[in-house]
Amino acid sequence: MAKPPIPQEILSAGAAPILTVDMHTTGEPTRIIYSGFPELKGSTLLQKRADAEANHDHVRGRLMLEPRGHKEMYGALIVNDTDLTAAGEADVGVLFMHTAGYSPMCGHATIAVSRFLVDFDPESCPGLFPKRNFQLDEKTMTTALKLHCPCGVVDVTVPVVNGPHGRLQSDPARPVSFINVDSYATGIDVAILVPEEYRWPELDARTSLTADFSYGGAFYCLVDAEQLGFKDGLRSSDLAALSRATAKLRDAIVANPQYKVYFQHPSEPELGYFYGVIVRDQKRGVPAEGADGAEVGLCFFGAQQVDRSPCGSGSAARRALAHAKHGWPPEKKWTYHCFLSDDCGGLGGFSAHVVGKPAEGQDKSGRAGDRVRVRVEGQAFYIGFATFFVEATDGISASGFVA
Ligand SMILES: O=C(O)[C@H]1NCC[C@@H]1O
Repeated sequence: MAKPPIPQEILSAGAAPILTVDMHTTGEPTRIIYSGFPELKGSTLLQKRADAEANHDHVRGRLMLEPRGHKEMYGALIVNDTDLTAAGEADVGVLFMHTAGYSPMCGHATIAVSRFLVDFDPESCPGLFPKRNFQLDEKTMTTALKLHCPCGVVDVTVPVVNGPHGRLQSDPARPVSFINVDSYATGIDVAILVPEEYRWPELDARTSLTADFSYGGAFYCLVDAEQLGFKDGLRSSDLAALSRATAKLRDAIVANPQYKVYFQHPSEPELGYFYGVIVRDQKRGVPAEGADGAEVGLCFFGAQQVDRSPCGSGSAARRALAHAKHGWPPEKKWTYHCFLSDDCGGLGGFSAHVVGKPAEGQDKSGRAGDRVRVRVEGQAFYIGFATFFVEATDGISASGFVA
């Protein structure tokens, strides 16, 4: 491969270079950071996340925001050592980041990162994922990975082919799937009051609406487009108006202490926060092969970032909600679409079904009845790789910015 077209003295003059591989999952980017991020302090993954937030947030900004990223950028930092890798419960850890902070869970990035963890060349990435030791399931031509995400351990299955050099390679033609942490509805048909200062034009004269809340590694409010006042359902031409409406709804929810109960984490207080609003259109969507039905949704998360993908953690949250609200049988497989996958005739939708209840004794939340483990599947593709650096005299780009 050609050497970088920039003199070494420029490359090495500023902060240490950061190496990434970029992928997309149904259009949603994942910038996978595999080298050069500052060493994180702490023995648990959540302590490392807190250290990244407190002491290295400018590096997140540098990689997510302009001029190296954009306002809808998303990233994943590979963390070799966590409390659960040390305990033998996980193979490797990951921290998920977006333009405004860190995520507790991310399905689209899990799908992308897992392919990369199977594929990377150890010679080009010294020190990365030392516990890598994939076993091939020859019958299904898949390999398994236990990924320690901030919300817990996610069991990933990556389809593989036998690559050259005697190594397994991920198979881009088949979907990656993951069994999420326990997912469960936290509020069904909740009447949400919308005080005057939080109303948006499409709500008309209404002062409240009905929505559900569910957890899929992150806490979501799930609301039909019609409930928000979008009578024709979800349309991409309404994106700006949908963003305004969901921002107001989020603010109305977060401002009212009576709704806090819907986004309280049973064991980790720092994961108990409101993450996003998913607007649903349950009348549209092409089911993927083998699925029983489909719907379209649009996820606004963080500081109103728009998920281009169908949202993996949100798909688990929605499938768990259908289990609790409508009593869907576990094997009922549903395809969750975003605008892109719906526009592409169904290409790239995420399909989800329930694979079981949590094992007895693992229930820390006291909600065993409705808690389920959801398997979500989707596809991610490589789009490039990069070496990012900051010149010593560059006073503008070190922390990134939003124009
Ligand atoms: O797929 C997911 O779960 C995510 N995508 C961006 C927002 C969520 O974290």
